[in-house]
Amino acid sequence: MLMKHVIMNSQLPFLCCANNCMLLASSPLFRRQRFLIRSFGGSIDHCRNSGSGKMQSGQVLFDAEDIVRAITPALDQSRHKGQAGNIAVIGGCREYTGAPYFAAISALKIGADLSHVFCTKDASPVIKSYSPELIVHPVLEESYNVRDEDKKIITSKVLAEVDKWLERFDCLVIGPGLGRDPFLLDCVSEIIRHARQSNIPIVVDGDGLFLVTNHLELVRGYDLAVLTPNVNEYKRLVQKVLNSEVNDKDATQQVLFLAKQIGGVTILKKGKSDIISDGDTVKSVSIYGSPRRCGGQGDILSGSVAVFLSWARQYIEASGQDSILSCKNPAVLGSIGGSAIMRKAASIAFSNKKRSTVTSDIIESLGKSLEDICPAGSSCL
Ligand SMILES: NC(=O)C1=CN([C@@H]2O[C@H](COP(=O)(O)OP(=O)(O)OC[C@H]3O[C@@H](n4cnc5c(N)ncnc54)[C@H](O)[C@@H]3O)[C@@H](O)[C@H]2O)[C@@H](O)CC1
Ligand SMILES: Nc1ncnc2c1ncn2[C@@H]1O[C@H](COP(=O)(O)OP(=O)(O)OP(=O)(O)O)[C@@H](O)[C@H]1O
Ligand SMILES: [Mg+2]
Repeated sequence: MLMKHVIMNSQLPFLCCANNCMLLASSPLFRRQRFLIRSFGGSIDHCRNSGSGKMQSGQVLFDAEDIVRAITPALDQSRHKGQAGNIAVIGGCREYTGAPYFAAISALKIGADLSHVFCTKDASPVIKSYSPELIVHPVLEESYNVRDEDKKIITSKVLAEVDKWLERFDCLVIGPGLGRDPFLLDCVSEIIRHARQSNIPIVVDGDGLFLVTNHLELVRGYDLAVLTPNVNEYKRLVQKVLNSEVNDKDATQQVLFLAKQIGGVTILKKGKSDIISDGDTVKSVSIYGSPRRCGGQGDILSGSVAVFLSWARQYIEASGQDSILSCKNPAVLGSIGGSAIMRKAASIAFSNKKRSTVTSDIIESLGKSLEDICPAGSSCL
């Protein structure tokens, strides 16, 4: 049976894992682990009131790994396929087939039950051939393949295909390897509108960010949206929304303000530390990652955030007022979890492969990354 999470006063007397392990905060092992995490840049969680920069009284500080432990579901024989997550990636075109694959396979490797890819017809056989694990839908179309007079009918066909599946998804990842074809992006705008209507969370990355930066109304005010910009994508977003330049000196305040300006979407600004804000709180994950900057790591992150967002949503629904986490926003919790697991996996892969580390090595390390924090073997079977 799953342990109840208990919090007394503003201290952290117990850490209760989803897998029933209970560690006394005072145990030397636990203190040592925390020390190691922090001395490697562990995670600094700033829970702030907007603007004030002060901690709210009675707030409990958790580090990223505590959050992962809290929201990761126990492996339980009573559960059925789909309960641990059904994720869909909208991306993949003539140029890019790696990015949607990386995002979708990462979701599975972390623990989602099902992972779909909705891509263009050209990209589909390629992505299918990478992995039999993925469910690949060749439904998107690019302009070069569509006559002007057919655009309306093709758009409604694409939407009908996606709508058939939409309600089953726990989260959509929009953008890895999507490309920037205007007709394709118009269809994806409609997919975002439909997802919003159905309250399905979205993680927007890569070319999805190109789309929403130019059409902010697609995500404005949607608190189940996470935007995961890299340096360039963030710069474009800041220029568009704040009409200013990136402020590296007070990066946390700028991310906070940016998220607020977009109506409380969650922003995960990727970098040396990942900065996460929903316009209300700011958190920073700086678990030691990898010095290798090979392409595709952001795609892993987007798949990872999608899974943890789904798990955080389930956790919050199930625990209600009993939640041990002071933060109740699944988009923020999912971003923290996704970032922590990705960075830890990058660090594991780098320690094995050094300079030859590539994205596939990091994907292979996702299992160990989560296992080190939340062992599957000790869950209630
Ligand atoms: N194997 C694949 O199929 C991959 C496809 N990708 C896709 O490629 C498309 C474009 O994404 P990009 O990330 O290239 O777009 P960006 O607009 O972020 O990058 C464009 C340019 O900026 C440079 N850049 C990137 N990060 C930087 C940094 N931290 N500081 C300074 N310059 C930086 C890059 O070298 C590149 O020349 C997206 O759809 C993305 O998902 C990438 O995810 C990488 C892997
Ligand atoms: N300087 C850094 N040190 C450590 N980790 C980093 C650094 N920069 C980025 N990361 C981590 O790498 C991951 C990907 O970030 P990155 O900025 O490379 O994304 P991206 O450019 O979108 O990647 P992609 O090539 O998949 O499009 C994030 O989880 C981020 O935390
Ligand atoms: Mg990217």
